[in-house]
Amino acid sequence: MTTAVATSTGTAAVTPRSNGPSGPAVWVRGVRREFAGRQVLAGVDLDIAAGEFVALLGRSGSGKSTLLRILAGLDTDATGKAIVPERGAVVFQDPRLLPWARVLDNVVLGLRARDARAQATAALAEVGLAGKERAWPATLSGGEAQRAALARALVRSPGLLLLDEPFGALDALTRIRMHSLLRDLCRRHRPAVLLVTHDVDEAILLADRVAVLTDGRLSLDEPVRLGDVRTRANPEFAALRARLLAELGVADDEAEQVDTEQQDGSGRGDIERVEGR
Ligand SMILES: Nc1ncnc2c1ncn2[C@@H]1O[C@H](COP(=O)(O)OP(=O)(O)OP(=O)(O)O)[C@@H](O)[C@H]1O
Repeated sequence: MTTAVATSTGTAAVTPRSNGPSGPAVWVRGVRREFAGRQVLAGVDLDIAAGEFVALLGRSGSGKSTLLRILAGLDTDATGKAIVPERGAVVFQDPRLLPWARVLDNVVLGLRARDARAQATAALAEVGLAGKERAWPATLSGGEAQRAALARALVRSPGLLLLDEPFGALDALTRIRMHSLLRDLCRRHRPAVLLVTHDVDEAILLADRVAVLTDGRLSLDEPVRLGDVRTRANPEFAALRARLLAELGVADDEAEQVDTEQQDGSGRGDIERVEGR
């Protein structure tokens, strides 16, 4: 998928993209989008290198999903310039599995390779769903359904994985498992990733870089320097977390409240399911 977003002068902007290993997977300059006269994106610049994992944070309504949809080619009314790789794949918060198709058929759908079913079976095994090939989507837990959505994305060997709050609807324990799965999958497949999330901890634990969208632009864009210790115990974790929360306009006492709610589950409603894995 190569997305060329129209420039402000109305001409398509196709900028040649380097296909070398160090070429960017995403190259965005001056992207703007308004809805009914309200400027949601007001000139976003963003680069994502091949194989790089970028998390995008921002207050509710700041335009994170809008930017992701533009990169996915799902919103073609923006202006500015955006170049993305040949193959992009999107995973949303809602797994969007077709209810009338079995899990394997959901993953196979649209694949043209002769061994598509074998590839889909392997992808399901990779996300921990071996044995669920013939299951109906309605019989899957929330975490399992999201694993199937990840398999459907990865089987297409995307150069760019666009993740829009993929774990937002999952309970805390399933979310931890999904973080670990996503880390493993990224290590093996090395796609560039743009992860839209509300969860500051998730962003720091998973990403190589974290960006914050404020008033239609990236107000902060910094590398995550946690080295090999990707845990909350790393002092760098707390320092970056504090910077990000400040950028998001969350005061320290409010952040503590969020921590407490996440630990006792009171901020997320019932913990319904834990995957059997
Ligand atoms: N198709 C649309 N028509 C009109 N307004 C829209 C449309 N899509 C998005 N918006 C508006 O654009 C703004 C940004 O929406 P967007 O979904 O990108 O924000 P977000 O940062 O992803 O929010 P959240 O974190 O709450 O999901 C919101 O005010 C939203 O109402």
